[in-house]
Amino acid sequence: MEKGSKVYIAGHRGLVGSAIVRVLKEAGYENLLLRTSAETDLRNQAAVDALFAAEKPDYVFLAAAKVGGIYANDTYPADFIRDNLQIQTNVIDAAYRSRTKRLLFLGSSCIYPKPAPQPMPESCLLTGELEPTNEWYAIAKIAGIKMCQAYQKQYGFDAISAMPTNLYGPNDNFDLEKSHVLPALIRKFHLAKLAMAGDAEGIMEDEVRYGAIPNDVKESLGLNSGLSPKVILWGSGGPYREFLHVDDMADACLFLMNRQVVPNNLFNVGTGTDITIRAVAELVQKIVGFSGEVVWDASKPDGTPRKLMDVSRLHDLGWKARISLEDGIRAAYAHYCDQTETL
Ligand SMILES: NC(=O)C1=CN([C@@H]2O[C@H](COP(=O)(O)OP(=O)(O)OC[C@H]3O[C@@H](n4cnc5c(N)ncnc54)[C@H](OP(=O)(O)O)[C@@H]3O)[C@@H](O)[C@H]2O)C=CC1
Ligand SMILES: C[C@H]1O[C@H](OP(=O)(O)OP(=O)(O)OC[C@H]2O[C@@H](n3cnc4c(=O)[nH]c(N)nc43)[C@H](O)[C@@H]2O)[C@@H](O)[C@@H](O)C1=O
Repeated sequence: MEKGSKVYIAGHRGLVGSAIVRVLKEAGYENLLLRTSAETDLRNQAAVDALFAAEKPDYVFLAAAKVGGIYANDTYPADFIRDNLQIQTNVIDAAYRSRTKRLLFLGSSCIYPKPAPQPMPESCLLTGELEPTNEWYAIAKIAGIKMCQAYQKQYGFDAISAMPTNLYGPNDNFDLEKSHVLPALIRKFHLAKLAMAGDAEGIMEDEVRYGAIPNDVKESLGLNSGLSPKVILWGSGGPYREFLHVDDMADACLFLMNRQVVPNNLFNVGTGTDITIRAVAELVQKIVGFSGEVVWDASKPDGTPRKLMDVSRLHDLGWKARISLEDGIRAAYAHYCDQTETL
């Protein structure tokens, strides 16, 4: 990408989009096209066509999507499949028609079959059954990859796809029903620490900044009963997950946008190492500094037992993740606390 190119970051206020904006600005890209969902609802084909016809961006990072953790995916399957199919179909097609030079589509590691070999290479796409808690979202993401490949095959459109593993970092979603596990761990342990210290004002500030605390979490914190606070986590703690700091993800996106990638157009993005949910919970608990009880709620789903990415394709091109899990969580927690202190 030339420094003066017009670069559209779809989803620029989200976890990934905001990190891409930071990385682009640091690298000297200033001609950025940014639109909120209120300004341009990407599910609306006419609005997307109008935006592309007027702006004709040279490059597109497609980081706008309907996103959520295991509970949201399992509870709102129609919303996840519909919104994602609409957003990606509209944006990929409009980008092709307005002669965008390259588009990077973001998928997810959940596109791979539940029984995939570990680590999972890009070649295991469409070789088996999907994990039921997120198959609707996964099907939309698979359609996005295939749409990029089809537009490349039929029209020669340079559309490539990156499949991130589980991400975390600044501007994450901390809604305790809809979030992914890492932001949930940070918030649950932080609230429990405040409850243990009797810091009612801190809990109120947190609620103002990060949204209402669900009743079951309030109960576990003993806010009304005076009982000692407990952190309730979901499932067995046994599944493995691979976590990548979003600054590394954004760095990988810029790397892919600027590399000659032919003949491949699908790239796993991760660290290549994973950890059990129980172990990552212990790590977050240590970093936040909560010394009370942790309870595992077996009525909640575990999801897929393991989804470790094979990242050799990206390593072979010359990119590797740099931020360790412990450093990344420390930074994410510091950012989380800064956001409430500025209230
Ligand atoms: N977070 C994770 O752990 C992972 C994320 N990914 C993928 O990375 C990408 C980015 O995810 P992430 O940053 O976490 O998501 P976020 O939920 O943090 O952000 C999503 C962004 O999409 C925008 N958006 C949603 N719906 C619309 C719409 N109808 N019209 C316009 N914009 C819309 C939102 O815009 P606004 O703020 O203006 O409303 C928001 O900025 C997604 O493709 C996701 O599937 C993949 C694997 C893991
Ligand atoms: C990135 C990926 O993210 C989603 O898949 P997921 O990895 O299963 O999602 P998750 O981060 O929400 O959970 C990971 C694990 O953690 C456990 N867990 C414990 N306690 C909490 C908890 O408090 N909250 C949450 N959310 N999970 C918890 C939880 O039970 C599960 O075992 C996809 O739907 C899809 O969006 C996708 O592509």
